[in-house]
Amino acid sequence: MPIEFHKMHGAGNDFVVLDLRNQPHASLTPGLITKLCDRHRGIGCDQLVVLNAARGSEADLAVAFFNPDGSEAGACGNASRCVALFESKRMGTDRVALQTMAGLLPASINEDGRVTVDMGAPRLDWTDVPLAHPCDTLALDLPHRPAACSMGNPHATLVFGPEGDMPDPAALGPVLEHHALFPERANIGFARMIAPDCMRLRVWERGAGLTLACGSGACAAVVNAARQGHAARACTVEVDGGVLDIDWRMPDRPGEEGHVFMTGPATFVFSGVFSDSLPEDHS
Ligand SMILES: N[C@@H](CCC[C@H](N)C(=O)O)C(=O)O
Repeated sequence: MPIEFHKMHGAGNDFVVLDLRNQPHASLTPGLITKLCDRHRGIGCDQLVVLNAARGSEADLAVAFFNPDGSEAGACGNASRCVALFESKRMGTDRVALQTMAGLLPASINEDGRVTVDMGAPRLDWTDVPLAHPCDTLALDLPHRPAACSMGNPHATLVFGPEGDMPDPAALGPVLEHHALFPERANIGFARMIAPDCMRLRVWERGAGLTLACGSGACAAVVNAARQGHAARACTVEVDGGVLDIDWRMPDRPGEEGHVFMTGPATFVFSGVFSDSLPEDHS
């Protein structure tokens, strides 16, 4: 069965978007997901993004995110902006509500073309990240004492000052991604503070490796660096593929966490069609 796809990216974090609302029976196995994400033997992307009809009336559509290793992720910030842009163009509206595993994410298209997504409240308890055993998520017992939180997916962030050596994310990232402290693995951020309201960030993504940008990673990095006293709650995050503005708002009620708003670019690249039975790989 031919399936239409749309290639999009957000700050260089690239996606193959499949709108399956008219093809609810199309079956996506982890093997097919891995093939489609392959940059040499498939279309090539950091995440495969699947759109389905929303359950209930609160959201405009349901969105699922898959890594190139076939695993499903609860959240993907950059893809959320891309899907909001995709749906806003389709419907001729500038507000879209996404139903995701991380909850209902309201998004809006700004006058400058950038997209803002309310990524919800970070979850800071060790059970929510999740971690393997009780510990303070503010400073994990790991190299460089990262802080951890969940933005709907698990993140740990190593925060460094403006000067000095930093470990290579491509070397330490995979070791920490698979550390026994993270039973569901984790996305590992390496943040260099330039100023309290500006950081440089690289993220070793669970199931994907180093990408040019990680939206949920940028949200988590600002939350984690702010909790450790290194960053302001509103912080510009420079990633390899662009710039994301993160604003961790103050909570509406005492005892709650404020929501994290992420603003950044979303770009349509091209569309195409593939057959759901891609050729067998004999290499
Ligand atoms: N690129 C993403 C995050 C994608 C999912 C992540 N690799 C995971 O497994 O949690 C983003 O922009 O947030």
